[in-house]
Amino acid sequence: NDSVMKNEANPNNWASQLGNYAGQRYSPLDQINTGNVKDLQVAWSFSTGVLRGHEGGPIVVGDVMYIHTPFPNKVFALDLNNPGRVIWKYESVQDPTVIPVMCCDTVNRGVAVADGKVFLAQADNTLVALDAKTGKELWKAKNGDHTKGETLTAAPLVVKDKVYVGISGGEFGVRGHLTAYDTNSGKMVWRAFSTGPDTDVKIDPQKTTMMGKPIGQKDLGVSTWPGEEWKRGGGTTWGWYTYDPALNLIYYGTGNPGTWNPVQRAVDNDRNKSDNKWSMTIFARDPETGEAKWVYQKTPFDEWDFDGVNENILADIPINGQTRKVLVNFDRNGFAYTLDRETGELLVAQKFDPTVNWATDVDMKTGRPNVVDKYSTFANGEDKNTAAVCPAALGTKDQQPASFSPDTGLFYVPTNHICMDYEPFSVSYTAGQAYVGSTVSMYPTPNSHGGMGNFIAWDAAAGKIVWSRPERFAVWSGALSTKGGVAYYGTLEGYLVAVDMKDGKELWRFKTPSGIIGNVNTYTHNGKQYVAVLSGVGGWAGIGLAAGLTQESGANQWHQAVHPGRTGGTGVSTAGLGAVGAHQSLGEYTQLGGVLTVFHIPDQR
Ligand SMILES: O=C(O)c1cc(C(=O)O)c2c(n1)C(=O)C(=O)c1cc(C(=O)O)[nH]c1-2
Repeated sequence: NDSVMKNEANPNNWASQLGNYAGQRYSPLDQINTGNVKDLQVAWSFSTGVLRGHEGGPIVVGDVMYIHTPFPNKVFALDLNNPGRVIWKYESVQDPTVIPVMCCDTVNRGVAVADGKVFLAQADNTLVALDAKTGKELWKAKNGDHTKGETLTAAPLVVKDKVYVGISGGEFGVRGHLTAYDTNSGKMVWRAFSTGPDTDVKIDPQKTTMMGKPIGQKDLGVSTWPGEEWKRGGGTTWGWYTYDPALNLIYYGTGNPGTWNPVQRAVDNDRNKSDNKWSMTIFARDPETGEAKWVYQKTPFDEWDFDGVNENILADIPINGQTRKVLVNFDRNGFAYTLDRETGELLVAQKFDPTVNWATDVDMKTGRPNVVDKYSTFANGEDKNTAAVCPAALGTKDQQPASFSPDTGLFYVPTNHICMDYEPFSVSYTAGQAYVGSTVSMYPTPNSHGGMGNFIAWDAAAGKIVWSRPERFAVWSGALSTKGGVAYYGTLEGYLVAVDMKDGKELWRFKTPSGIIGNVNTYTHNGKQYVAVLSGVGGWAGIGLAAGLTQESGANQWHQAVHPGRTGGTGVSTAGLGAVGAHQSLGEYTQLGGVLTVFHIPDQR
C-alpha cells in the first residue's frame, strides 16, 4: 500500500503496529541515545478509561496519534499539537457475551492506518474502517461469530487494496483462517483456512513448498487428523502479519491444533500419522490470491499448546558470509527459526532459552523437532500427565513482538521463563464452549534465576544469545530498538526500561501507572523525539488481575468455565489456563488501568 510505505519511510511517524512491513520495530531516530536517555521524563499522559490488558501501541502519522483499547475497543485520535486533546473518539457497541469466549483477556493488538482510513478489528468479529480525519464509520464487515467461540484480537495488516484479518478461538475449537477484505468496500476477497482440504487452505501440493520441495501429498490438512477433527482444528491466526513488498509475500503463523488433549487428535493412536496440519505453521502467501507459496510446520502434533503465531521478522543478514533475505521467528516452543523468506528453506533453528527441554533440537533435514519422551503428553495412544515441561504453554515468547536493529544486526527479544505441569483429559465439543482438554499449572523455571522473564539480544545467524537480562515476571511487552543505541521494553510491574543495545546494561527506568503489555513506540513531533507506551496490565500473563482470578473463588469459577463438570483442581495454580499460579504476586506490584504515557527529554530543543 503506497500510503503505508510512504508513512513508514518517514521516521517521524510510527506508522504501523510493528513499525514497518518487515516487523522490525526499529527506529532510525537517535536524538534520544545512550548518552542522554537517563534524562527522559514524562511529557504528557492520557487515560483510556478502560481497565484490563492494553496490548499493541500508539500509531503516529503526522500530527495525529491513534490509540485503541481492549474491549469495547475504543479508538482515540489525539492531537499532538495540543497533546492529548481528543480530535475524535470511536466507541463501538458490542455484545458483552463476547467477553467470556476470549481465552486470554479482552486484548486488542491495535489499529492499522492506510489511505486516510483507520482499520479496527473488534472483539465481536466486526472489522470496521473509520475515516482517519473524523472517526466516522465508512464500512463494516463481519469476520466471524462469537457464539461459536470466534473473536478478534490481532491487528489488521493493509497491503495494496486489501486489509487482512485473522481469527481467535483455538481454545474453543474454532477452525482458523486469514481473510482479505477490499479496503474500499469491505467486501471479502479471499479466505484461506488453516486446516482442511487443499482448496480451502489454498495449497497446491505440486507448487506449494515445504522444506524446499513441493508438498507432494494431497489434503494433508484432512488426512493428518482423525475423522473430522480438522473442522475444530484451531490453527487460529491471532498473531502478527508481515509483508515483503519486493517478493510480494505476506507471512503469518497458525496456532494450536484445537483441543490441548493430544489423544483426541491422533490418527490410529499414532503420532507419526498425526501432524495436525496446518496448525503451528508459518505460511508465506500471495497477497492478491491467498495462494500459499511455502509452509513450515514448527510443532507437528502439538502436545503443549505452543501456538505458532508469533511475528515473523524480515531482515537481510549475513549467514556464512552471504547476505540472505531471512525471516526470523521466535516461537512459543522455545526455538528461534531463521528461514530463507523467499523459499522457506530452514537455515537455523536453536533454543533461545537454554532451559527449553521438550525437544533436544530440530532435525535440519526434516525440519522436525526431536521430542524428548519424558516431556511428551501422549504415550502409547493415551494422554499422559507430564511434569516440568519447559517452556510452559505461555511459551518462551508469546504475542509480545521482538525488534531487529539493522545497526547491530541483532534481535531484541522479550521472553518468558516459565515451566508447567500438563494433565490432558477428554473433552467433548460444543460450539461456543471451551474445548481445552487439559489442566495446566505454571511456575518459574526451577533452578534458574528465580524470575519469570528475560530480555535478550539474539544473533539469528549463529543461533545464539548475545546477552540476557533476567526479569521478575514474564516480559509481555513489545520491544523497540533505535539508532540511538537504546532498546526499550516494558515489564508486568509497569516499568518502562531503557537498556544499552550493546550489552543490555540498564540506562533508565520509570514506573508507569500499570503493568505494561503494550509495545513501545517512538516518533518525532516538531523535530523532537518522543517515546510512547500503553500501560494496562492483563493479557494471558496478567489474566489473574485482569479477570479478578487471584482469589480462590474466582480461580475456581474460571476453572469451571474451561473444565465444565470438574472440580477446582489445585485451585489458584491452574486458574486462567495455568497463568494465574505463575504470576500470583503481580498484584503486589501493580493494578489495572489503561494509560498512555509519552516521554521526552525536556530541555532538548
Ligand atoms: O488459540 C487462540 O485462538 C488464541 C488466541 C489468543 C488471543 O486472541 O489473544 C491467545 C492465545 N490463543 C494463546 O494461546 C495465548 O497464549 C495468548 C496470549 C494472549 C495475550 O494477549 O496475552 N492471547 C493469546
